[in-house]
Amino acid sequence: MPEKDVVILRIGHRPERDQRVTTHVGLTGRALGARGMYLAASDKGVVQSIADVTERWGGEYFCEDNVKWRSCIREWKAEGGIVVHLTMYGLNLPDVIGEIRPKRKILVIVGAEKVPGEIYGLADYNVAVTGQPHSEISSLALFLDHLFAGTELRNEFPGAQIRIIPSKAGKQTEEL
Ligand SMILES: C[S@@+](CC[C@H](N)C(=O)[O-])C[C@H]1O[C@@H](n2cnc3c(N)ncnc32)[C@H](O)[C@@H]1O
Repeated sequence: MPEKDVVILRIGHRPERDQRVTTHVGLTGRALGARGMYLAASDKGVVQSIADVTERWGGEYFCEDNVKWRSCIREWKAEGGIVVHLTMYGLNLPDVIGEIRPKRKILVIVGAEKVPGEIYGLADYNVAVTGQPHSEISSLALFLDHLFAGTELRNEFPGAQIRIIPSKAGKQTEEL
């Protein structure tokens, strides 16, 4: 199967209160196999934090702010991609992941406080990670883990300046 192209689209970000959560959405995507994150807001702080992590910890992850979500979705679909919106109102993850997993190019939308109703209609799949309210970080992590069936936990991050040497106790790192 050809390699997957998974990108996050973060909507509803409010720079004055969502910086930390949005940065963690981006870092979760990076750690768990996504190629990058589009941010539908202006926030150079988030872009810089993610770039700093990528420079030190490796890989090719991008973060682009000032993205217009409608055109982002339109262009993604025009390139043959599908759109998955994570929402507790959607179909439960175990019921749809089998249909989604074979798709190669996937845009994963996560919201902040309020998601415009239009997103539900634009998405190919509205996916719930349980029908209970929690967070964009936890729902993204579980979605990616189910999508990649756990293989993402062994991903390599080429070009890193630092690497962790897994240890039973204590902290061991290696500067490369
Ligand atoms: C803190 S929630 C706020 C949702 C908001 N109350 C709404 O109705 O749109 C922020 C984001 O977390 C994600 N999320 C929260 N719970 C979820 C769930 N059970 N399944 C899937 N995504 C979820 C969604 O992407 C949502 O937009």
